[in-house]
Amino acid sequence: MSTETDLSHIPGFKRTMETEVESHDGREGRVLTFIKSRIDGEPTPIPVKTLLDLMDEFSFQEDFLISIGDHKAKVFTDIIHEKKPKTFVEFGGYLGYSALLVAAAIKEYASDGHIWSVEADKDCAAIASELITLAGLDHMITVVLDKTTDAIPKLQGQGHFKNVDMLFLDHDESLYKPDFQTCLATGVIGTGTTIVADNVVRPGAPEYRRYVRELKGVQSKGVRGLITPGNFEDEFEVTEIVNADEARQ
Ligand SMILES: C[S@@+](CC[C@H](N)C(=O)[O-])C[C@H]1O[C@@H](n2cnc3c(N)ncnc32)[C@H](O)[C@@H]1O
Repeated sequence: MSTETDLSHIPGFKRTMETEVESHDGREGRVLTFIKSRIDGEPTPIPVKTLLDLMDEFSFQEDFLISIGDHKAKVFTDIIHEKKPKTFVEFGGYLGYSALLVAAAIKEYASDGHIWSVEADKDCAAIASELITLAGLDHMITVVLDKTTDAIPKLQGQGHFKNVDMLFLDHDESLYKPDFQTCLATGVIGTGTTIVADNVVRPGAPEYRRYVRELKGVQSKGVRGLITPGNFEDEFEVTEIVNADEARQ
């Protein structure tokens, strides 16, 4: 990311700008150590808000995290409250930030809601699982350690992914379009599904955005959300499938 913003007050982000490495370099293990040191002695389950606040604090003070962060979390929570999904699938789980956020929001209106969080990196998946256990949400969130291309047919074959209420794309922008197309063709998503794609402006997913905006049978729009820390402009692309048969033609 290039920016003119003064980053001196955000040590975590400044470091990431200097090294140009933003994840998968050992910081993920340090987040877990940081969180554990701060909740030491606290009774479990640990409130989701406490865990997310600690991840945000780490991202601000220590090392930037590629989780959705606090501003997008508020925007995303509003989307969840509006759409009220019960079955939620995310591609790109990282450390469980978005999965925990969504689980806490769904719990408010559906005791039988479920989140499937697909994550390709084993260390990230293990840390996410540990945080989910600390939050007492194992019954609501299943972390799937796999690449999306392998996970989609596997879970669809097991009957878990069928016309899901919401799909969150937050893995590799170059896979947004092919993974969307596979999900549409196989019935993982269908009429009534909302697809939320992160980072469509920064780093950007122009091909995906053009594709969903031109597709028949869907309605799609950008929703502003800032990358924090740093307050960099970005958007979610929020896409509703109104008529899956039309979209499949
Ligand atoms: C931006 S992070 C996800 C952040 C997470 N949704 C959150 O807000 O807490 C992207 C994650 O996608 C994972 N990833 C990248 N390519 C993937 C793939 N093909 N299948 C599954 N996960 C993938 C990366 O390992 C990384 O943890």
